[in-house]
Amino acid sequence: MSKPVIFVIGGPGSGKGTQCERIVQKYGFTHLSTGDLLREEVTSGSERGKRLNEIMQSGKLVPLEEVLVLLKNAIEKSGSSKGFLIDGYPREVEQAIRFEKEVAPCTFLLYFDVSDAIMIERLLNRGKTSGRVDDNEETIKKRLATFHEHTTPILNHYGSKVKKIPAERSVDEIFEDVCKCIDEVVGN
Ligand SMILES: Nc1ncnc2c1ncn2[C@@H]1O[C@H](COP(=O)(O)OP(=O)(O)O)[C@@H](O)[C@H]1O
Ligand SMILES: O=c1ccn([C@@H]2O[C@H](COP(=O)(O)OP(=O)(O)O)[C@@H](O)[C@H]2O)c(=O)[nH]1
Repeated sequence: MSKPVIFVIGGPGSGKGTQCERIVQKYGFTHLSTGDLLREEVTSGSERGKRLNEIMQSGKLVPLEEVLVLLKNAIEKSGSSKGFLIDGYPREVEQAIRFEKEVAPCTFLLYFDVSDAIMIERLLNRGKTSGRVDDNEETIKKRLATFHEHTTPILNHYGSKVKKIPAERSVDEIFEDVCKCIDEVVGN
């Protein structure tokens, strides 16, 4: 089959980045985190970066055109690849539709399912060292609200393409399930 394109979704702090790191180690896929791409733009200090930072601090979504351009550029730059992990994307159904139309079809989705209470606990903990403008109590609440508002429509849109993984377990236990999903589709 052609190279897998895996969307990795889940609430803030659900462990997307942590699991993607493990997947990269084992499968050698190219990992593109939309949040990281946006933060890189912020670090550049451009006017655009300042605007993005404000939106991220408010816990809302950056307009999809902006994210899509960053993703397209990153994919172009990555050269040949065994497959792609698109981490933290799509955040809304329209993002999914546009990506699939303009970039590549999605093979399947990994969805890390974690309760709000645990996500809050993890993010407050991460906030002690992450230096992220959005890992604070006020922004976390807004990010969770944004997440809940947009995720059910994404799950409905994709139906059985979504591999829902209970993710309040150890990193290793979760990763075992992740590998099963990938191996099933990629055929290892
Ligand atoms: N299975 C897990 N159990 C406990 N803590 C976890 C687990 N997975 C990730 N974490 C921690 O939770 C925080 C958020 O994880 P991260 O991978 O950054 O999430 P996301 O990319 O979804 O925002 C990090 O501090 C990470 O170390
Ligand atoms: O496709 C995206 C990805 C991220 N964001 C913004 O970037 C923030 C951080 O996202 P990231 O995926 O890095 O972190 P998470 O909230 O999942 O921990 C979000 O709250 C949004 O404001 C966005 O608008 N669109």
